[in-house]
Amino acid sequence: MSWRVTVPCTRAQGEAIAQTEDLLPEADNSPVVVADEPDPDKPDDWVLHAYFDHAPSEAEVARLRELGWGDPQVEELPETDWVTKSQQGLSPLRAGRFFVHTPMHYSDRPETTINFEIDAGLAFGTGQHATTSGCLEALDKLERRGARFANVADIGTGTGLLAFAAMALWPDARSIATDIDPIAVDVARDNAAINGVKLGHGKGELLLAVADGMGSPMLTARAPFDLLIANILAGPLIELAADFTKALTPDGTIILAGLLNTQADAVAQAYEARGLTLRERGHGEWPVLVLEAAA
Ligand SMILES: C[S@@+](CC[C@H](N)C(=O)[O-])C[C@H]1O[C@@H](n2cnc3c(N)ncnc32)[C@H](O)[C@@H]1O
Repeated sequence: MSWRVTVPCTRAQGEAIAQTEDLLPEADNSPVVVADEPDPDKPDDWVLHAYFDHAPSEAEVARLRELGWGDPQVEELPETDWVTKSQQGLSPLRAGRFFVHTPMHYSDRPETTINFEIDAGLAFGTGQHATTSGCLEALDKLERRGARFANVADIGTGTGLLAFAAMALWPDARSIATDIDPIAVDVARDNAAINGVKLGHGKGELLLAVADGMGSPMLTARAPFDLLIANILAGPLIELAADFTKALTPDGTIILAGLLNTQADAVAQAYEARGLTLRERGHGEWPVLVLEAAA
């Protein structure tokens, strides 16, 4: 669940907001604050949007009011926000060696790529979002550098795409993909069937389960993982740092996404504090982090 607070501000206030790292340091879990120019014909009328993973307190709303000039508007964002995003721009996507397309573009599949047909349904992960494509690229890069994985977990799998991609690169691995949302797990199961991904417990097979973070006996039984992928959100990734780190082999790799550039340092630090080494930090608005347990 997430909340958005919108406050009108001037261009000068908006520019100052864009340059400040942590605008609400006293907040429980810092919101993501972005400043926008909603109408190019009114270049001085900006708004700031603060995205919270908890209902903002009166003090937090009051602090945001001080950053702009008007009354803050607080909204609870619909649960389906990920879905809306997942349905945007459904042209095929190329990331690393992967080509991801919807059923409409089956005939566009190149012969030289690893192809997946993804029907997002009500789940997130057509590859269109920078977090998903960034994770696909990170997987591709790891394999090209010679990384080998035998036990993979994809936490917050959405359509299942990242688990399928890892299975294509490391076909002998045992894999598990989980999501907190049972609908996403159903969608991932359908996509597994569409893409010929075998379900099961063995090598080259995928286990699907509903789970919140590492909170499933199926995950516990499978750990430790030598590759863990989680494209969730910065807040949960920080909260799950201890559980994820414990679930890694001593030389395990973890790919994290769903965090904004402004949140990347905080997420990386949560894992570095538990002994992981940051190997890669992507660029852009939604960077992907690759961390390793080995020093
Ligand atoms: C940004 S989507 C990523 C989907 C897919 N892995 C991809 O990269 O396109 C995040 C997914 O994580 C799931 N999720 C959010 N919090 C979770 C949690 N605590 N445990 C497991 N899954 C979670 C959501 O239901 C959603 O399907």
